[in-house]
Amino acid sequence: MFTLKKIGILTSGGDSQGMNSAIRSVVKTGINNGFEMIGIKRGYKGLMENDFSKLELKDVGDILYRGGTFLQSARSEEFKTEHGQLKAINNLKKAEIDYLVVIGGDGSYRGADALGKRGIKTYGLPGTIDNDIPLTDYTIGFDTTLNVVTDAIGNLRDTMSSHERVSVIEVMGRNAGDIALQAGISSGVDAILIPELEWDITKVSNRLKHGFEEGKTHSIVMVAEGAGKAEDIATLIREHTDLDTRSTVLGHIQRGGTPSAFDRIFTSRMGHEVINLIKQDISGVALGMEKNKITYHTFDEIFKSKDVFDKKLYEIFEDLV
Ligand SMILES: Nc1ncnc2c1ncn2[C@@H]1O[C@H](COP(=O)(O)OP(=O)(O)O)[C@@H](O)[C@H]1O
Ligand SMILES: O=P(O)(O)OC[C@H]1O[C@](O)(COP(=O)(O)O)[C@@H](O)[C@@H]1O
Repeated sequence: MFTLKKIGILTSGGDSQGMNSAIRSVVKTGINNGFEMIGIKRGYKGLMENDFSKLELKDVGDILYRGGTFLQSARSEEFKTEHGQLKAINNLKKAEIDYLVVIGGDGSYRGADALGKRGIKTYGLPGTIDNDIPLTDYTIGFDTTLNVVTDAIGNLRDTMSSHERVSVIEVMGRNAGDIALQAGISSGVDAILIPELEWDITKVSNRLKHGFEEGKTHSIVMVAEGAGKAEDIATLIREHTDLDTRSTVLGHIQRGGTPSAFDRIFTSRMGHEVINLIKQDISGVALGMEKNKITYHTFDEIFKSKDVFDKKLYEIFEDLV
């Protein structure tokens, strides 16, 4: 009897806005091109626990504009072990899944690559708000997060201005300052502290002091979580300047909300392309966008590359303060 080829799909690591849109695109394009689609719950955890179900077109209705991921996500230590990976492979084989699409960040890519080295045809889509994956200009959810952070800073500015305070705002980005830098520029902040560059509290403080002397009614300092804690930096600034400071950690609010039009279109394009690659039997690759083209590279190429920090953008910022 003729059976359809099966594609499994899962979301893994920190979720990001646009993951649902990516799932929708992969599932719709897959079904419309004659594949059977299988949803795997809770990332690699569900893969090891056999938490699989067939997805129909109706299952991905009404999710395009929802944040989060309806397949849910998880981090799993067990999956990093040989035992965990063999359990996952056994389940994939039993379910006769021919291809596996993984939406997640660098850790999830390492998991997909490990499965690939054990004979599974795997594909990565860059799902993380941090924008820290090499060989793609954007990651899924990054653009939405920039908009969420920009809105939040607008609200903080109002009250900081009334009280003539300095607001120190901590945003996500364990190892990357992309959210801090880009949302900092879009919000017109006064200083940006990121893990990629050394910062000097005296220089930052002098800049803030000078701004208030020139008549500013508030100042905003943006800190990526990988560069320091907002509370500590607010204390240091108070000690160096005598200005009144407040700290805010934006936290997980940054990972929610309806995906931006950009994230919806970006993920729709990548979902389409991954099915194209499957049809050509190209595997062991992750997709992304470079210079507005959807591109793909092997996992090895991605692991060997460094996520390039946009120095030019930081220089632009320094000329805007
Ligand atoms: N080196 C690795 N080998 C195999 N699996 C890994 C590896 N690193 C991470 N993973 C799996 O991928 C999951 C997600 O990775 P994590 O780093 O938490 O998030 P992200 O994918 O967003 O970077 C981990 O919980 C783990 O199950
Ligand atoms: O939600 P959790 O598990 O506390 O993780 C928080 C981390 O997840 C992120 O939002 C995304 O990180 P990953 O892409 O590596 O999962 C980081 O910016 C943040 O440090």
